[in-house]
Amino acid sequence: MGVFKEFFEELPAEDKASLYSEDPNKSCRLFTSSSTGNYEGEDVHIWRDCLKHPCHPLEECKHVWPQKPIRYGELVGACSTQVRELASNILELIGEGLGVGAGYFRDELSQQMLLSVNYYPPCAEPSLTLGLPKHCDPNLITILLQGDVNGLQVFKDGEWIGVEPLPHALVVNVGYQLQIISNGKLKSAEHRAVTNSSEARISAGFFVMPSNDCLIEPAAALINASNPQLYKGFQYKDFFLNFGTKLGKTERVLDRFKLQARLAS
Ligand SMILES: O=C(O)CCC(=O)C(=O)O
Ligand SMILES: [Fe+2]
Repeated sequence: MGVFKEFFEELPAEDKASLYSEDPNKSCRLFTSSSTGNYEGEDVHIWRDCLKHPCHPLEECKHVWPQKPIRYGELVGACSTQVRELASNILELIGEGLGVGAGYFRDELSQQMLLSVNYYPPCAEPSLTLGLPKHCDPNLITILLQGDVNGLQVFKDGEWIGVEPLPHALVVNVGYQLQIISNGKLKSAEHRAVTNSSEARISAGFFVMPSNDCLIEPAAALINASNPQLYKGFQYKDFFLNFGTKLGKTERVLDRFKLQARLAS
């Protein structure tokens, strides 16, 4: 996490300026929450800077990463490799646990990995802002390093519960794709990040996701007479486009992909 702190807090603005972009299609970009284009219309203002770039396969994406701090490539490269291995192991166990086979999520279903580093500066009025609004992650599975400052909350049984940072612990989030492929057996958890007035918070999410053209559908082995198919098949890129238009409306994100609206949640 030290190298991310150095990036956001110590790197001169001119070194960061070349990475700044409001174009979501740019592969490595730094952006800020005030660039949503709807500042006046927002119910709550978002208080976050974010650095995003792909981080797998390393050799194919490292050249777009920030060149400074000087050890960024080395440290983030080593971390990405380890997180990738951890995510693969977890996915193998989930495959076994679901009964679809340990190798089910290999290849296309987990081909991409994106790193999203969030920087939440101290906020003088935390009650008027959020670091990130309520959402579920759009991808397959997320491995989150949340540093040592409180801020992550999960929505459970109608209330927000703080996810306390534990030293050396990682947060593992089930994304919408895992919910769909498991035909609703695994549920993606609604979560958000709140701000605080005393110290900056940094979190780094590694988002394992399918290739853009990958066909996503509930695993055939999980569908039978008592477990009817809840979601239809689609290409991952179509889901992602739809997700972008439904930000903040978690209850609506899956609507287009449900087969039996009454049963699926
Ligand atoms: O900052 C956090 O702890 C949460 C980040 C998050 O949910 C995300 O990047 O999707
Ligand atoms: Fe998230």
